[in-house]
Amino acid sequence: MPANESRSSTDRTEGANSLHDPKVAELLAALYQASEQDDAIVGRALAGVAGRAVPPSLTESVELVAEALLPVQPRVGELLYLLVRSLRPTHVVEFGTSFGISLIHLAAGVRDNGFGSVVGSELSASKVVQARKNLAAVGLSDLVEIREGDARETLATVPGPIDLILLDGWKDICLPVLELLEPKMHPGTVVLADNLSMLPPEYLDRVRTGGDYVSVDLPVGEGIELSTRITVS
Ligand SMILES: C[S@@+](CC[C@H](N)C(=O)[O-])C[C@H]1O[C@@H](n2cnc3c(N)ncnc32)[C@H](O)[C@@H]1O
Repeated sequence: MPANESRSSTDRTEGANSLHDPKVAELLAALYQASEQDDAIVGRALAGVAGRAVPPSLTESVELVAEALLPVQPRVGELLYLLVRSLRPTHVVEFGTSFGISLIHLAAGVRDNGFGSVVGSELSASKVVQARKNLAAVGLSDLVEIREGDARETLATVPGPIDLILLDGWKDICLPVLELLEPKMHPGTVVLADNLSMLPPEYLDRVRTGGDYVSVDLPVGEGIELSTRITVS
């Protein structure tokens, strides 16, 4: 049998890894360099609201840090790419796109698989503009749709069945977004939630107990919870 006979004819290029494309690597390096200002931006935002009797609304909290990229750590980005290459998803969904760093990793995997698409979501209008610009700069726009607004609304109509989900928006909203997407999951849908220590106990209860998911914490980046759906909604 010819060496490539058992492989999918949709593979774009055998051995392709778009993360190694100089354009992609340079953009990611520049974005990660820009994210070095994040601590200062978040610090100023927190100082500005300290002592207020009423906490900022969701929209205000997003706008206060609209200049901060807050990206997944590089190793988490690589894990996202790895998962796309191994799971070969048709439908990928992301909660919390920011400037598009995680979305670039997901879309790069989809590009190299030769099929599939990604829906991102972002509440900050200025971040949506930046993310679209960044995806366009590396030629990945055609694989990605970024929905602007509150993900609890914008992701209600994503196409399914969903194969892979990244939850990386504000952590108190991860459980509502997970539940919103559950009807479109199938046994085997993989859910990755970033920033383990910030995830609310209710989220971890949902994926760790009750029998609908198999779930483990992984020491990648700042810690992630990696879950797989094992029941049908
Ligand atoms: C940690 S950042 C995401 C980083 C991104 N995944 C990356 O790796 O580049 C979280 C993002 O979620 C967005 N966000 C927070 N709440 C949201 C909501 N309800 N709907 C949509 N986006 C939201 C914030 O504006 C912020 O840009």
